[in-house]
Amino acid sequence: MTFHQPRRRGGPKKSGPPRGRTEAPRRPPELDPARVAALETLRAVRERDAYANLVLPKLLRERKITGRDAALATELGYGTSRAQGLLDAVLAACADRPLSEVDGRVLDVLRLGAYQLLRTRIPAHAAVASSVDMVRVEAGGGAGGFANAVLRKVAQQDEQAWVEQLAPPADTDPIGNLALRTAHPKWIAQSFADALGGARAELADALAADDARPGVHLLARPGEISADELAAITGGDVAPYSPYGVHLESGDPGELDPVRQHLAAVQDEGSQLVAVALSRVPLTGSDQRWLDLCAGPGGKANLLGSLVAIEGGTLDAVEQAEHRAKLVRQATEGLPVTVHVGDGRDSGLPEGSFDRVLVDAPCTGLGALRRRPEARWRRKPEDVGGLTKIQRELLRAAMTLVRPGGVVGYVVCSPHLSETVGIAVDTARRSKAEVLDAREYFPGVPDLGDGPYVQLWPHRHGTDAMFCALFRRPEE
Ligand SMILES: C[S@@+](CC[C@H](N)C(=O)[O-])C[C@H]1O[C@@H](n2cnc3c(N)ncnc32)[C@H](O)[C@@H]1O
Repeated sequence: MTFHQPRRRGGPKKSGPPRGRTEAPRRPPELDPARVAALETLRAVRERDAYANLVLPKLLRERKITGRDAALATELGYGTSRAQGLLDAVLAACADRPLSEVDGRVLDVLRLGAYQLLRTRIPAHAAVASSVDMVRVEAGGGAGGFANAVLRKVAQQDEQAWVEQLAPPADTDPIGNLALRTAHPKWIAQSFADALGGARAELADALAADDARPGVHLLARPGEISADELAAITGGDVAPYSPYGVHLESGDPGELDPVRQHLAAVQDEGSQLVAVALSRVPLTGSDQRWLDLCAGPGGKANLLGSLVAIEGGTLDAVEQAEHRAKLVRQATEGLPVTVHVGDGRDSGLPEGSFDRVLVDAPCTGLGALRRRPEARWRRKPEDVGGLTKIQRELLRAAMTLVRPGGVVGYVVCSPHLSETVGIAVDTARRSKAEVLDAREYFPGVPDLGDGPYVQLWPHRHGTDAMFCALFRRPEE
């Protein structure tokens, strides 16, 4: 059974509200469309490895869920996904069996219920009763009784008290403590700490920024519309750092006329900044052939293609996955961009022939966790090794494709040192490339550290945590 058409049952609710919290409702609340959409999102993420930020908006559109209901579904669906590790720790403390023995469909509801109890102002009785109803519809009365018992225990204290009870002690395990507090896996909190160099207060800010709802960032396509014009049309604000950026508080950017007309696109300001930095490095000699070696789905190819078009040049864009190459073609329509489907490590493109090369390598994506609710629980530390191998190989290929005197930008959306400084230092050592001080090409952006690499951060810059290293191939 799905939750599309919830069964309604009459009669008084057998189980009362959590003691000491609120008044008893007369009858169980109906399964409202917002909670159902949030729950189905959780299930799609768990069962199909789906992406919450693709599933939920589609459900809302299909079911015509708008306004306050859409906001509630988004808060519950994304919030529960983000907080999963913390919620599971609390649920495990309240259940009479290991969570691994709980039916996945029931666990989804328990997580949704626990999220409402701990991280929203939804009254406890509504959170518990609606969850129990959902479990009964899905898994029967026995499971409903189990859910009721577990969630009543969850409701006995607030998030803060649960964290005090369950988190490792801050004095002996400060990272573990902070990780549970901010609902991050410890290895990710540790990787942030490593990248920040051990400043504990800043680590808390960095982890907290991952939970803040990100605004919408737009790219005003160079040569098509200015950031000022785009801001005026959309009611947004000109971005603080990117000359092509506009920020909106919220909303569906797909509904905006400039986006529909292909004058603007959705792109995080950090992504804009790293692409623009590559374009800003001065070159002697030709500057007509640019290359994007990992182009899908085409955000930076769109920006670089627009910039090189103004100079009368061209961009080659390589993407391994056919379906993502198609997205690059769509994103760069009308621009002097040639899309190649293939492996950037062995592209067959002529060596030593490109003036600027971008390697926006596949990575853990730990720098964009705020935009991908479930990603922090899906990613595993063992993913890093395989990714760094590909990153190193792609960057090595870029060093042969760029012409002598040309420039290569290495970019990842991650602050993990193995993917960032580790790759950059290793490449500099092996390739004899000149390492440029990337900070020079981020004018006006504060708090960029000691260089020569640039690491952007949500809590410092309001951008995704993009990393950028710039290299110049020596003249021969
Ligand atoms: C971080 S994303 C690039 C994002 C893109 N530059 C943008 O701004 O929209 C990395 C891309 O590299 C692609 N990729 C992975 N391995 C590759 C390889 N060996 N050669 C080329 N592309 C690869 C992935 O399919 C993915 O689309």
